Amino acid sequence: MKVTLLGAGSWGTAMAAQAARYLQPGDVCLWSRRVEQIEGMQHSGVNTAYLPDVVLPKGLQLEVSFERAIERLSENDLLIIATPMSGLSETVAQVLRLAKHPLNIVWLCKGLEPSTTLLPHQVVEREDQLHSHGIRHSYGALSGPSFAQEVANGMPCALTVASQSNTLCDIVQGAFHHGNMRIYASDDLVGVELGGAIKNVLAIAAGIGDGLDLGLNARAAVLTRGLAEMMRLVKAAGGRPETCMGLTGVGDLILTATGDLSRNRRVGLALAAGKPLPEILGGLGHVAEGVLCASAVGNLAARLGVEMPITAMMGEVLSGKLSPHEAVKKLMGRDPKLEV
Ligand SMILES: NC(=O)C1=CN([C@@H]2O[C@H](COP(=O)(O)OP(=O)(O)OC[C@H]3O[C@@H](n4cnc5c(N)ncnc54)[C@H](OP(=O)(O)O)[C@@H]3O)[C@@H](O)[C@H]2O)C=CC1
Ligand SMILES: O=C(CO)COP(=O)(O)O
Repeated sequence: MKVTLLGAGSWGTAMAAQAARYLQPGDVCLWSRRVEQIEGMQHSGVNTAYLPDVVLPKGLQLEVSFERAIERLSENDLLIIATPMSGLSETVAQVLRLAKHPLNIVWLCKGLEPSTTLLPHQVVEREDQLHSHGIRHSYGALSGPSFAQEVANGMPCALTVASQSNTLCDIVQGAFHHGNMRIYASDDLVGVELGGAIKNVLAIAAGIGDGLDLGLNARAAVLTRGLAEMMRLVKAAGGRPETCMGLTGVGDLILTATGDLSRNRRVGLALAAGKPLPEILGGLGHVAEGVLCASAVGNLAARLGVEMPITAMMGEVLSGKLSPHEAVKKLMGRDPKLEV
């Protein structure tokens, strides 16, 4: 089987390394939009900008041509879009314009499209209608608790692929379910994608709480009530709330909200320390999806009539309307209610 990954950030590179360790030399291809990055990786065997401590497997093919990266794939192969949410629509559109036969297309990004509040699969469906010319591609999302650094080092990890196509799930398992990586399958795209989007916002909240030294009780409260928000929105959006109890919901929430490798948690810690958001993001060197996603989730929740107070407060803090201290005060000052 051949696999192409589009996007050579930390996650695309880590997943390319995982697949390349177990498939045949040359079967896995990693494409970056920056020629100098690919040349650097070819020269040093390391992705210096995004995963500087990890030596890439020798069999991993590094590609500068978008066309070649797509054209090498047959109908039984796998295309992974490993850009952030902000790159999903343009990348998938470019793929669909080039595709001459059905492809198996999976994305790794976690978020919503800010201008439309669409979930990743809805963005892909929109682009499919515009660019697919009658070719029926298969689509899916791959998500779950997975710091790139650990996966790149071959440490144990469990993920979930969500798709309406069992064949696509089998292909994703064939590509990645090896060694220390387990891939579970689900058909709940809405539940899986919303879990991945919301946990990033909640990780910023947990980082703020920890940065303000609010204590372990506060952290448990944020995670538990945040999970309740996630389940309410998933249900209202047509997903299954029980998906939130799995890897892509509570699993990824625990990881991201408590693990200091998380970029989103680090944004929260830095906001609590009083740093301005542009300075925090400038210093991160990576995407923190929760920053753009907080308002999008809030807008989607408002449209579906779902109450999400923690998410709403994060929207206010990230847009500069409230300080972290003021947000905590507002949350703690809410009226008593039933635990639902
Ligand atoms: N890192 C992790 O541990 C995990 C990340 N994810 C998710 O995966 C997605 C990617 O994250 P991650 O790899 O960490 O992000 P990084 O910030 O590490 O890297 C982003 C990469 O995407 C590239 N990129 C951005 N926009 C485009 C575009 N329009 N076209 C092509 N390439 C583009 C960047 O290229 P350039 O260098 O040229 O800017 C860079 O290579 C995010 O949605 C994240 O939430 C999911 C699970 C784990
Ligand atoms: O999604 C992730 C782990 O599953 C990575 O989280 P961060 O983007 O917060 O680093």
